[in-house]
Parts: sequence; structure tokens; C-alpha cells
Amino acid sequence: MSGRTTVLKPPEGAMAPVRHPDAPAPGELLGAHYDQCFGCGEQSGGLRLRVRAGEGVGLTAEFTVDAAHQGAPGLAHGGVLTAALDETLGSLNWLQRVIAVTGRLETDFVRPVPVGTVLHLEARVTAVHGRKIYCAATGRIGGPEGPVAVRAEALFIEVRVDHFIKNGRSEEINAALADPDQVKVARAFEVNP
Ligand SMILES: CCCCCCCCCCCC(=O)SCCNC(=O)CCNC(=O)[C@H](O)C(C)(C)COP(=O)(O)OP(=O)(O)OC[C@H]1O[C@@H](n2cnc3c(N)ncnc32)[C@H](O)[C@@H]1OP(=O)(O)O
Repeated sequence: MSGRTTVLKPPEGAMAPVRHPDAPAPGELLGAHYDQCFGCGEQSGGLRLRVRAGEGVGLTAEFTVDAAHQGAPGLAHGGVLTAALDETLGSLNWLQRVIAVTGRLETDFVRPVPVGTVLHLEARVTAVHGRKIYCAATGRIGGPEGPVAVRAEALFIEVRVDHFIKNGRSEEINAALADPDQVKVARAFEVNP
């Protein structure tokens, strides 16, 4: 008995995920999808996650835990670790060229993660059913083959770009849309360029 909710189990009829033909090559850095993103942007206190495309609909990422990420003294905050998992899982959508947001995310905290640690993340989409994208991630410490410190399963829901335009604050939406770099505009909203 895993204790996980059944909504994270792909239903009968779910399909294998499909990597978009223009997805970045395995090993390629994805870069920040939006420079103000807490997960992959450059602002202080953010996670500054570095994400690389993997094989299939999978990827790897690195997150270096610094002093701004503490919960208990010298240890990473659990919510911050969950944010790193969420960002890593969210990046999978760029490999499929779909726009999707996290509907549900369940995290297991297996080992404490000290400040100064590099968390080696690996994520993949496991199945797709209509608008629902099922995915899973692990975070290891001590190296990419080290022990698992955190793991997550999640359900992302595909949305249209209006989701952001309707719900986001207009200052940021308008600034992002005004960027002359159309690929950056596309990635900020995870739209197929
Ligand atoms: C480097 C580049 C990449 C870029 C990388 C980008 C990284 C971004 C950061 C990581 C991602 C985020 O954090 S995104 C931000 C956090 N998430 C959010 O803000 C989402 C807030 N929630 C919502 O807006 C909404 O609840 C939605 C869009 C998720 C769902 O609303 P909806 O569109 O009306 O859809 P709805 O009919 O309710 O649901 C559709 C189907 O999904 C199921 N469903 C919906 N929500 C849930 C749920 N929580 N748990 C279980 N199941 C759910 C429903 O049962 C239904 O199943 P069935 O009846 O069809 O079977």
C-alpha cells in the first residue's frame, strides 16, 4: 500500500506520451522558460534550476540548495524541494509542446537534504489521457546515481493559453507578450512557437 491517491494512477485507455519532433535534443539545456520564474529564472532566492532534455519524454535537472532554501537549520525546506520537483515536472511539457499546469502533486520526502547539496532530478511522463498528463520524478543526492531523497508523482492538466491571459496579473502578462523574441514569448506561456 503506497498511500498515494488513486487519481495519480493513469486510467484504462491512457496512452504513451509523444515527444514532439522539435523537442530539444537529449543533453540540451532547456534554459529558463520565463526569466521571472521562481523555479528556473535567475532572481535571488529562486531555485535557478538547470534542466536538460533527456530521451523520450524525459529530462534531468540540477538544483543547488542554498541558505535561502532552508527550513530547519542547515536543511532544505520541504516546500522548496516540492517546488523543484514541480518545476522539473512542468518542464516536461516543453518536450511535448503542450501547455499544462499542475493539478495535483504528491511528494515523498525520503532523506533530509542539507544546504550545499546538489539535488539531481530526473522526470518523465508516464501516460497521457485526454487533457491529463501523468508524470513522476525523483531527486537524488550525492550524484545522479546517489540515494533518492525526494520523489513525486503528479497530474498536469492541459490548458489553453487563455488560462494565463485570463488569470495572470496584466502587468506581467503584457510585458511577457511584448518581448520581441517570439520563442521567449512561446516558452513563457509554453505555447508551440
Ligand atoms: C522549459 C519549458 C517548460 C516550462 C516549465 C514550466 C514550469 C511551470 C511550473 C510548474 C507548473 C506549475 O506550478 S503550474 C501552477 C500551479 N497550478 C495551478 O495554478 C493550477 C490551478 N488550477 C486550475 O487552474 C484548474 O483547477 C485546472 C486548470 C488544473 C483544472 O481546471 P479545468 O480546466 O476546469 O479542468 P477540470 O474539468 O476541472 O479537470 C479536467 C480533468 O482533470 C481532473 N483534475 C483536475 N484537477 C485535478 C486535481 N487536482 N486532482 C485530480 N484530478 C484533477 C478532473 O477530474 C478532470 O478529469 P476528467 O473528468 O477529464 O477525467
